[in-house]
Amino acid sequence: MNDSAIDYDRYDHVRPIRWNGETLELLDQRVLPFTVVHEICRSSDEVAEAIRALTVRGAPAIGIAAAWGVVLAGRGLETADAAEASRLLEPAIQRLNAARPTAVNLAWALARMGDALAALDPGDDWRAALENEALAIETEDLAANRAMGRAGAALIAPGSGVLTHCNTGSLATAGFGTALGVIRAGVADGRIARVFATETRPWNQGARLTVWELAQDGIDATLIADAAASHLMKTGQVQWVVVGADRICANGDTANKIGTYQLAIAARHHGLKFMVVAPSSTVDMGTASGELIEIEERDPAELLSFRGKRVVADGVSAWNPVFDVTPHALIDAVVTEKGVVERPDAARMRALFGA
Ligand SMILES: CSC[C@@H](O)[C@@H](O)C(=O)COP(=O)(O)O
Repeated sequence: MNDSAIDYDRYDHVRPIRWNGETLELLDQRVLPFTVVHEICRSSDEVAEAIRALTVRGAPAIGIAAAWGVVLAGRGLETADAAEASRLLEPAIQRLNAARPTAVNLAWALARMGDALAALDPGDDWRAALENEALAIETEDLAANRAMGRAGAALIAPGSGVLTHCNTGSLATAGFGTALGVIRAGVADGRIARVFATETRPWNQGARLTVWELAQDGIDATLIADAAASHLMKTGQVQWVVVGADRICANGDTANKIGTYQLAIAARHHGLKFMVVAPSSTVDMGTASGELIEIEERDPAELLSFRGKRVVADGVSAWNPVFDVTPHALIDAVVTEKGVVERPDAARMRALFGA
């Protein structure tokens, strides 16, 4: 498939992050799909809070938002010297980095912003350099998604059904999406005939965001309860599970939204294929394997309440890890903009991404 087969403008209806030259506008994902409002961030700490609170979410999107957060942090500084700016920006960068632990894209984007500053000569315009770098991070992510969409869809046999988890679409990226980009590309060229999306409890990224995005594209998608996934697989309606990632380790172990691991186990049990789609900014060759990944745990209230109203008896406690790790042995393909790693392991990952 070439680019001309896909009308990308059709997927441009959702932009989670918009830099307007002075402030950062974030589409508030906490209140979608029925309320479409933007939160205006004027400082890096406001961006850090928006990432923590899930106003903006999805691994690539939080990296992009954080990069613009560094630009905002630079606005408050007086110095003309790049080295001094680099030193003064460090606390703000650390606060952005601490907003969420699991997605490596956050640390990756912040490191890129720091490297861009470090590469400057003393007289260079460091504010312009930061802005250019944030824009480059955003632009490259969109290009990566389009490339992954084509590469991932090419693996899927015509007439297939797919199941996806969480939200990996335009909302989670600079646009088009990772796993959802593969689904968009696969539907566009007739390979994907049926799309199923999990609810993705407890935050409902699938129910509130993914099927909303697809509905606006005119792509039919069927929502299922998370607990219906194995049964769906057994009925023969899906041939692939296609998901995104928050961190892919050097051996291919992959952290993604809680529930991904059990989908991979169920897919293997039913003889289905399991695809992980993520830009190379999600690949962390510095982390050897999945047990070294910090798994974010969020407020148990997400489980104990529904729409702000407690639905579980008082006194009951809950445990709310929001990511899990799928071992590489359960993954059939890791699709990135740099290429596809089939049956990923340490040697195959190293062959594409280096040491
Ligand atoms: C392209 S987004 C990939 C992942 O970030 C996505 O699958 C996911 O797990 C998002 O989790 P979230 O907690 O909504 O930020």
